[in-house]
This record gives sequence, structure tokens and C-alpha cells, in this order.
Amino acid sequence: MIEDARVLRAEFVPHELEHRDGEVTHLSQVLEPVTRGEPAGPAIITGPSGVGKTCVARYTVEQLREQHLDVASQYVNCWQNYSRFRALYRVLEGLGKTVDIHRQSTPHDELLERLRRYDGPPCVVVLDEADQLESADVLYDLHALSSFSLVLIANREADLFAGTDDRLRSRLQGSERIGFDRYGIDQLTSILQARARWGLTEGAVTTDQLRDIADAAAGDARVAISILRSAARRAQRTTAATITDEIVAEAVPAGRSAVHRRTLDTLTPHQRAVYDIVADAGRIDPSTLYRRYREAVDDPKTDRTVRNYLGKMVQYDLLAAEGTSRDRRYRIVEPTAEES
Ligand SMILES: Nc1ncnc2c1ncn2[C@@H]1O[C@H](COP(=O)(O)OP(=O)(O)OP(=O)(O)O)[C@@H](O)[C@H]1O
Repeated sequence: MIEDARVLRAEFVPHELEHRDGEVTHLSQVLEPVTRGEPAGPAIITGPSGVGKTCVARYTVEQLREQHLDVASQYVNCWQNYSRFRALYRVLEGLGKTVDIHRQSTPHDELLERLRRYDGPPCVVVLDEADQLESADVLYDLHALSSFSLVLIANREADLFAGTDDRLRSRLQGSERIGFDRYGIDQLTSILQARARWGLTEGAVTTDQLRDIADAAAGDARVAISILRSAARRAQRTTAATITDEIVAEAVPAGRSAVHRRTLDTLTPHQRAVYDIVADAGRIDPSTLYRRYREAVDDPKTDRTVRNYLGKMVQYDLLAAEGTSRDRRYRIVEPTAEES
């Protein structure tokens, strides 16, 4: 059944992208100056979860590097590397410049100095989930260095700019924007068809079944691929030669739950504390939530940061926001809620 499990994993970057030619071309054009040794960008990529922002950025940068030897790149997931130190460290790590840097003790200045001294080929830095950076200092740091060209990925531009001062905002104002929309059913179906072709035995799944999966995924390719993966694994376990309609029906909630679990695992300890408070409360308004959060954790983050966390968790379907901004309430979203 499963011939190549890698292509069904969330982090897999395919050699061919479906339906994003316009976005790939746009980003390639923005980054084109680096092929002449000149600084490019910044580019700001926005859109909801699972619309291909990460894979388009990685794919485009990879293509650029295949065509031009003299381009370096580094990908930083700012959700995992949310502090200034960790984000800068990751950039240096990609350039092989972290020798003698001690993760705990080396001050930012030392990292910045090494970045300043970097004299290799122009480097494209993709800051994914850039709205999760604790402070905008990293954007200042890298934007100020001509060897580094930035590609910033966030769900919404407003979240990226929240908390940045006018100076940085006006600098980034000239960035090229590339907005991504949710996929339609036909588009998701063809993304799934390609995965089935690469990863499953021939005839393992029908086009109608892939359409059902695409429909259930509501425009989110991550969820769609997760459902297909779950279906293929179930079929493999039962030693069925093909994926049956019953297996697809079971795989829909299972695939959604898997994405939900993985997203929960991504939360930082402070984000998790916020999530748990919402879960305990059932429904909760932002000020009560913030008060409880402050009581629950050491060294609490600011109110604005917690609002940013809430926005992110809503984007990722972990939380739902109800009411208007004046009488807002948050509640958790159960992964299989749409099934009922
Ligand atoms: N156009 C596409 N062609 C092929 N595969 C795609 C395409 N778009 C998305 N995918 C696949 O769907 C999954 C989700 O895509 P990706 O991670 O790029 O989305 P995203 O918009 O960055 O979401 P998030 O905000 O959650 O990080 C990945 O496994 C990716 O390989």
C-alpha cells in the first residue's frame, strides 16, 4: 500500500508544486537580485494554515540555489526559535558559523558580530511563523545587513507588525506582499493525486475518494495529506489491497486529530498554559484569561503577547473566538467537532 512514506509527511517538500506557479514566480522575481550578488526583498508571505506558504518558500529558494551556485539560504521556524538569540543562532548555524558559541552564555552582540562579518554568498533567510518572534529585534538585525535577504511568513501581516515600532514598519513597508488563498476542492484533489502517485501502490485510492478527502479538509493541504496518510496506514494495517470508503470515513476524524495533536505539541510552554486555562474554563473572556495566566506561570508575558498567542491558536483551529471584540470569549476546538 505505502511505497514511500516520506511523501505523506507534513514536512515533505515536493519536487513539483501544484497550483502555485504565480506565487513561485512572484517570489523568484523578488529574490532575483541575490543571483547578481545584490540584496533582495524583503518578501512577506501571508495566508491561513495549510495553503502552501512554507513549501512555496522552501521550493523557490531551493530552485534558486540549484540554478545559482552562489546563493546561500537558511530556514528558521520562529515558532520553535522564538527568542532573538535562538533565531540568530539558527541563521549562523546554517552558515556553519556557530563554532565556540555557547547557547546559554554568548551574548547577542557576539552573534550579530559574526553575522556582520559573514562574507559568503548572499543568503536568503526564510523566517517562517515570523509573527511568533518574541520581539522584532531579529527583523531589525537581519534587515540591516546587506548580505541577508528576508522572506517573512505569517498568517496575517497585522500580527507580524504588532509591537514593531514605526521605524521598522516603515522599512518593511516597501516589502513585496504575496498573499495565499485557501485551496479549492479541485486543487486539493490534484495535490493529493500527486502524493498518491508518488507514495502509494497504483490504484490504491480512487479520485472520488481523494475528492471526499479534499472536501473534508476545507482548503487546508496539511489536513488533506494527514487524512490520506491515516487512510493509507489503516488500509495497510488491515492488509486491504485498496483504500475503502469506510476507511476514508474513519480517516477523516483521525487525520484531523493528528494535525490537531501535532499543533498542540508545537505550543511553547506559555502558549500551552494559555490553552489549558481556556480548556479548564470552557469559555473565557480575555481579561479573566490573562489574570489567570499571570497567576499560573512564572515570568508571565505581556498582555499583547498573550493576545498574539490567542490569535495564532485561532488561526490553527486550536481555539475559537466568539462574539465581537467587546464581548469576546474563547473556547477550545475539539478536533472532531465538525463530525457531529
Ligand atoms: N501547491 C502544493 N503542491 C504540493 N504540495 C503542497 C502544496 N501546498 C501545500 N502542500 C503540502 O501541504 C502541506 C502544508 O503546506 P505548508 O506547510 O506549506 O502550508 P503553510 O501555508 O505553510 O501552513 P502553516 O501556516 O500551517 O505552516 C505540506 O506538506 C506541503 O508539502
